[in-house]
Amino acid sequence: MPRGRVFTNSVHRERVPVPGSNNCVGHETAAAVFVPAGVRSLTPKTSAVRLERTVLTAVSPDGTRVFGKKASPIKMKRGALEAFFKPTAAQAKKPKYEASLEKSTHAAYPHPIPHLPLPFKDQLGFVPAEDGKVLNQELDLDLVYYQPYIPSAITAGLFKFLRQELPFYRVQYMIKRGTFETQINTPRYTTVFGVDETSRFAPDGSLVDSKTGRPIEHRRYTCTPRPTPDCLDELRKITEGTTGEKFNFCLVNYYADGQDSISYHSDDERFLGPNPAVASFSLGARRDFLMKHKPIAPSASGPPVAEPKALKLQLGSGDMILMRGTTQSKWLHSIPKRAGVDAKMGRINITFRKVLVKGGTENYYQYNVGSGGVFRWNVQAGKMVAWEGNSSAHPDDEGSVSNVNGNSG
Ligand SMILES: O=C(O)CCC(=O)C(=O)O
Ligand SMILES: [Fe+2]
Repeated sequence: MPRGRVFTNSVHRERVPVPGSNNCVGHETAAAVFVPAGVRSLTPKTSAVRLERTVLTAVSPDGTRVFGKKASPIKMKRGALEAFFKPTAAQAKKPKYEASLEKSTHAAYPHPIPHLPLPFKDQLGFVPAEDGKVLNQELDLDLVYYQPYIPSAITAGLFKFLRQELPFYRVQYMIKRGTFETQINTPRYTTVFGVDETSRFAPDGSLVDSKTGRPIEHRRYTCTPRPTPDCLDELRKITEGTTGEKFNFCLVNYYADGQDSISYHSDDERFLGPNPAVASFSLGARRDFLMKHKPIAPSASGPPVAEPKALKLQLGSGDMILMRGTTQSKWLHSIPKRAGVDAKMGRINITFRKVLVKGGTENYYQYNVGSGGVFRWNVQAGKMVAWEGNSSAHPDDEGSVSNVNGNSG
């Protein structure tokens, strides 16, 4: 019998109702008391709730699931089981993932985008890999920190998969500084998918009005919104389930090395509504995520309020932070440039957000896709290269000024 062929290690997941899904009270009404799945609070009052239970199973050739150790129908010598599941030399040489043959397609995608490889999908059944810690000890801060959220077995593969399969852009745009127009070169690669609450994608990829279900009028958008490809939509749905939040936009940043960055900003545009929740994933190189409170204006009536101390989270591959409450309206965050050992490694950041109105859709496409060419990861070159047929792409970001998804320069 060839080793590792007869039994496959697979996961079985018992589901219980997840807040925010159809079988439960909507998160709008339950928001005040909802605790995301697997959240551990640092403040004693908040209780921890684990909403999902995972059970490891082995599947025998006839398809029978074998639950847990005791139920095992096979007897093996000590160590044999581990050897059994160890990849053979031939298997070990295989790439970390095999791209799925199924792909997401859309008229506004420059190329089809493969679905997640099945082993990655299976592993996403185990999220969050660690309970989230609530960081709310500082004034106006409300953040859940999952360290990590994505199981470590797939973080490297998922990073490579997304870097290789997504279309990226290096957006340039002009801003007015006084009477001068300045060109801004976004100091990182970006891409975006989704549409605001006023519209939704029909199964054929066309846009229909959310309320009437009828095709939208031609002039609703000057940009061309595109649906979130299946590979990112899987993660979006799972994130909604564990956080109780709803998301309709996915923004992706690729920091090629330590020179790529995002300057201090907050994601509190009006089109996100008050107290927006933003779920933010890290894959690849560890980078510092700096946070500082916005300046506090002295009040004429009350005593002076001390500014809370700045924070530094060293975000590792697979980590997720859920920023919520007043975090965006009162705090700023950034990923500064860095030198050193890790500085040559790339990092992917994925954020999920909920955009309420069409102005948000226009803004996100303008500043994360723009009007330049597509970049794709080139395995031979080991870097992003302008994708065939795109002559307007420009790899230079030297001396650029950071932008904030375009909203605060
Ligand atoms: O890369 C990160 O972790 C942060 C990205 C970010 O703040 C943004 O895209 O708004
Ligand atoms: Fe941000």
